[in-house]
Amino acid sequence: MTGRTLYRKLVDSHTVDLLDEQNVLLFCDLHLMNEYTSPQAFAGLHAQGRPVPMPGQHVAVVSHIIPTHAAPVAQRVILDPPSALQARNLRRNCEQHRIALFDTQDPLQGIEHVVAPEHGLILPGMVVLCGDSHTTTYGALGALGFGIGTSEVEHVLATQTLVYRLAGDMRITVDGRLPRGTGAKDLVLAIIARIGAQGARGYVVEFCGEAIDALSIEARFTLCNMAVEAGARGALVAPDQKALDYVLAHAPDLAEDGPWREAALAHWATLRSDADAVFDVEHRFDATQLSPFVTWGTSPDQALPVHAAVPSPQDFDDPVARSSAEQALRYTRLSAGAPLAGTPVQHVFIGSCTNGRIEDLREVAATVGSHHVAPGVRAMVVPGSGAVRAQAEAEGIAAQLLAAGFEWRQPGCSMCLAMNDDVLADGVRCASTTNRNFEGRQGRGAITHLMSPAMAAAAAITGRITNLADPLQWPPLAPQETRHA
Ligand SMILES: CC(C)[C@H](C(=O)O)[C@@H](O)C(=O)O
Ligand code: SF4
Repeated sequence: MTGRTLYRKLVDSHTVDLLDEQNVLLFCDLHLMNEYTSPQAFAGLHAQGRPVPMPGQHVAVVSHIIPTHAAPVAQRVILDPPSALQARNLRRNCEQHRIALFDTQDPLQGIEHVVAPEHGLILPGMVVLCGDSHTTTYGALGALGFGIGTSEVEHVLATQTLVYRLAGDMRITVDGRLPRGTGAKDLVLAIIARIGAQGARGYVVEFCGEAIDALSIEARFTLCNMAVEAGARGALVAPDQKALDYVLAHAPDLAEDGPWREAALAHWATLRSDADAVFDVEHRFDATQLSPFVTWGTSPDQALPVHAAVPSPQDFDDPVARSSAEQALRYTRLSAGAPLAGTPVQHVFIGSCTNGRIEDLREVAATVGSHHVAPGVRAMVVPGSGAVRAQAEAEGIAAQLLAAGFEWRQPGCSMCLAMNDDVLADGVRCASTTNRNFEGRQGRGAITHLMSPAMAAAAAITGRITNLADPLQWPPLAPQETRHA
């Protein structure tokens, strides 16, 4: 028998029943819910009078519709009636079925994918499901996470299982170390730009190689979070000592020595692809050649190094890519051949389940230093969770960013998808640390440029997309200074 991939090990250990060659009944260790994709699932359950047999394996978080104004969460009220109804429904459903909920006014509330690992809910080897595509995030801890549809949410609530079609195995090896000034966001944008927005469709991607080993767990969250933007059905990094340290620091039950902990550690040590495991598809990247990346279009794969020029549709041989580039440039109002760096922005958004964690905010603070947000720019920081917010306040990051002219908000999805009242106006261009730059994502007609926290911070200071490695662009000059090239 040939060796198994980590992905296959995770599937095998959760297979309750083999349905046919392609489908298994998969056990779900943890099901996360939000207010947006759960209401119909509960309605379906109630219509059939079915209970939730394992309520302890489900956790709900109000994430998407929550207002993120600066006022304390204890005073937080959802004014939009349909959104308020969604939050009320979630509360009622959770109470009825005894499901834990991070509610609207909970100081630990935030984005589901930021909140769950913080509380030690994600452990290596788990299968984690959620009615949300960015559930791939948990691969950073060696857990198989992926998004499910509303009817599947109902199935998981009722049976704790999912009818699951098997994915293929893809391995992406990233050799070498990331150059200074680049990080997981640049890497994942570069990977998606190379393999395409559908490049991993049908596959679970295992990331490995020297560059991945060197990433922190929070950086791995960023990487696995965005794997879904290449179409991946899951993303994994084999858990190493860093992952174990993270989990032991966050999971209170495991903090003390004991047989449970010993058994868990012994199991986690087996969570790696066997040396002779065969992958259906392999990609290799050289980290040492990476530059800071930024998107120019309306799909996450329309991204280039920040020192590049806006492409021309003629650059694309494939007719589909050419016409989507044409459409994208019309929407983003960029001219082919113009340098990407220097493009003026009116808004900066720092947050989301991709880049709303404490390390991201530290990166922002380090970039901002003693500089100030450029006149005419509105810059918002929305921490990924209440815990991230409190930590950033304790470290002085909040005070520094407030003094620099940033808005310091309460946690939530906010302007990542503009489902609350954080919506951009038509034509406003935004430097954003989020994961999707689709048309209208941050507001009708609003233009999104995806980038790292450091680059978004620099854009806030200069009012332009900025190449931090170019001494003519960064650091910014004080008004009385002149620059000699
Ligand atoms: C609202 C939810 C279903 C959606 C997702 O699945 O990802 C959202 O979180 C997003 O980022 O677009
Ligand atoms: S932060 Fe953005 S990507 Fe993440 S769950 Fe919320 S809306 Fe989706």
